[in-house]
Amino acid sequence: MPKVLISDSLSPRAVEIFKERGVEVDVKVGLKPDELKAIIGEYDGLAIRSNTKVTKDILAAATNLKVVGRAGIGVDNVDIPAATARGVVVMNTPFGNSITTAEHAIAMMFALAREIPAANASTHAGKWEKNRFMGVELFGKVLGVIGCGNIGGIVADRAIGLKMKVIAFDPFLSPERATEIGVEKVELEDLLKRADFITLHTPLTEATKGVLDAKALAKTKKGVRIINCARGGLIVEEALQAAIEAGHVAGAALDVFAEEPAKAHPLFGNEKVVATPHLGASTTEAQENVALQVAEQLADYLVNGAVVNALNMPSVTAEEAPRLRPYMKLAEQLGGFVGQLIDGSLKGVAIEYEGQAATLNTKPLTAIVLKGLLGPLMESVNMVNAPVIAKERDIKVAETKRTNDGDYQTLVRIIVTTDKGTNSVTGTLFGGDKPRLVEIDEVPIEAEVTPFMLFVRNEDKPGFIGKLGTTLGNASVNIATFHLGRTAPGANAICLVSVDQKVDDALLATIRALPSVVRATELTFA
Ligand SMILES: NC(=O)C1=CN([C@@H]2O[C@H](COP(=O)(O)OP(=O)(O)OC[C@H]3O[C@@H](n4cnc5c(N)ncnc54)[C@H](O)[C@@H]3O)[C@@H](O)[C@H]2O)C=CC1
Ligand SMILES: O=C(O)C(=O)COP(=O)(O)O
Repeated sequence: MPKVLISDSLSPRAVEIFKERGVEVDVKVGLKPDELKAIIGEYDGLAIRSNTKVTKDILAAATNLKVVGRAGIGVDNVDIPAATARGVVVMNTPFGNSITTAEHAIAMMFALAREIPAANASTHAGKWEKNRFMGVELFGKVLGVIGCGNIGGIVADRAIGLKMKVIAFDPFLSPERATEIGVEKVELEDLLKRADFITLHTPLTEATKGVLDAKALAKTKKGVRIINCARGGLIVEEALQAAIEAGHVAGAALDVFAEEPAKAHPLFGNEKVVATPHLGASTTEAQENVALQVAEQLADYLVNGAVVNALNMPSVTAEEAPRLRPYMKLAEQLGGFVGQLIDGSLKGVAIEYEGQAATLNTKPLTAIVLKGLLGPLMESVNMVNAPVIAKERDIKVAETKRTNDGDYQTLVRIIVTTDKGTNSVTGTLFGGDKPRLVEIDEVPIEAEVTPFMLFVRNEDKPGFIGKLGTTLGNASVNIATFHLGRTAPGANAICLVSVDQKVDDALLATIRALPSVVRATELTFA
C-alpha cells in the first residue's frame, strides 16, 4: 500500500480521501528540515502547502518518493529540477484557491483605499478619529495587474465590476484573451506610469524576482498603492520601504514576504502598510478544494498511474492510465532494446506510432521510450528526467503518428540515429496487452522480451544455428526460446535467443568468433 506524508496543515478531507483510495497516510505538521529528512525515506508521496521546503537535500533522502503534491498553486518552495532529476513528479492544484486569493487581493485593495485596519484599531481603542481617516474611491481608478493569469484575471474581472479601468502587463497574455476579459494589455513601463493601484499576480521566477525594485517604483505615479498577494520576492522590500517613507507610495498591502514566516519586518508598525500572514488561500472553500484535489491527484498517481497537473511530466488521465499501461511496458522494452543495440553517440530518436497506438496520448509513451533508451547508457534515468536529459544532450526527439493498413493493428517503432548509423526496433501488443517485438533493424522477427537475451546478426548460411546452439550448450547456458529472421534467403539474418542466465564476456567472445557472425550483443532487461 503506498504511503503518503502530509507535512503542512491540510483540511481533514485529504486524510479521508487517501484512506478511501487505499493510501496509508501520516500527518506530521511543522517538522523541521532535519526531522523531515529523517523520515521522508518511508514515503511514496508528500502533500504540502507553502511551509514545507522540498529542497535538494530533502529529495536526496527521499529514496522512495514518487510524487510531491502542492495543495495550492505556487511551487517556489519545491526544487523542481532536483525533483525531476530524481524522477519525482511534482503536482499542484492550479485552480482550487484562485478565487479566494483574488478576493483577498480585492479585500486588500479596499483595506488600503479606506485605511480599514488602522481605522479599526483606532476605533477599538476608543479614539473615534473620524477626521483622521480620509480614503480614496476605487471608482474610475486605474488598476495595474502584473501577471494576468488565473488569479490576475479574476482580480481584473472583480475590479471591472467596481468600475475601475484595468491595465495588465503579462508577456504571455494574448490580445484575444485581454479583449475577452476586458483589460488593456500594456508594457510594464506604461503600467507603472498609469496605475493608481498595482497588484501582483505572477509566479516567483528568475524573471519576476524584484519586478518592483527601486527603479520600477521610481517610475510609478505619486500616491500609488501596491498590493502583493503573490510572492514576497516580487518586491524589493527595502525599496518599497524607502518609497513609502519618501511619501511616493501611499500604501502597500502585503500578504506575502520575502522571508516567511515574517515575524519581524522593517515595514511592520507602519500605518501605511496592511499586512496579513500569507492568508491569500485561507478560506474554508479554497482549503477544501485544494486538499480534496491534491489527495485525489496523489492517490490517482500512486494507485493508478494517472498524472494530473504535473509540472514536470505529461498528463495521463485516470481513464487513460489502464489503456496506456501495456503500451508503457512495450515502449520501455523497445527503448531498452534499441538502447542496448546502438553503438556511437546518440543524435536523434524518431518514434512512430501506428494504428491504435496513434490514437493514444503518446507524450508519456515517448517519455518512457526515452527512459528505456537512455537507461542502459547512463545512471538514474527515469520517465520524469529522461526528456530533460535528452534535451540537455541535444538528442532530437521526433514523434509521428499514422493510421496503419499493414499486418498489425497497433505498432510502435523506434528509430535511433547515432554518429555511427541507425538502428530500429518495432513492437506490437498481442491480445491487446502482451508486448512483442516484430522487427529489428527492418528484419521481421517475432519475439517476447525476456530478462536475458542474445542478439546475433549473421550471414544466412547453413549450419550456423546448430553451431550457435552447441556453443551455448557447451557453456551450460539453457536456451528458453530461439527466434530467427531474415529479409531474404541468403541475405542478412538475425537471431534473438532468450536464455536463462546472463551471457558472460568469454562466451560472447566465443560466439563472435563463430563463422558467419557479423555481430553478437548481450541484452538484459530488469
Ligand atoms: N497569497 C497566496 O496565498 C497565494 C499566492 N499565489 C501566487 O499567485 C501566483 C499566480 O497564480 P495564478 O494566477 O494561479 O498563476 P497563473 O500561472 O495562472 O498566472 C500567472 C501569470 O503570470 C504571468 N507571468 C509569468 N511571467 C511573467 C513576467 N515575467 N511578467 C509578467 N507576467 C508574467 C503568466 O503569463 C501568467 O499569466 C502563484 O504563482 C502563487 O505564487 C497563489 C495562490 C495563493
Ligand atoms: O497556493 C499558493 O500559491 C499559496 O501561496 C497558498 O499558500 P498556502 O497553501 O496558504 O501556504
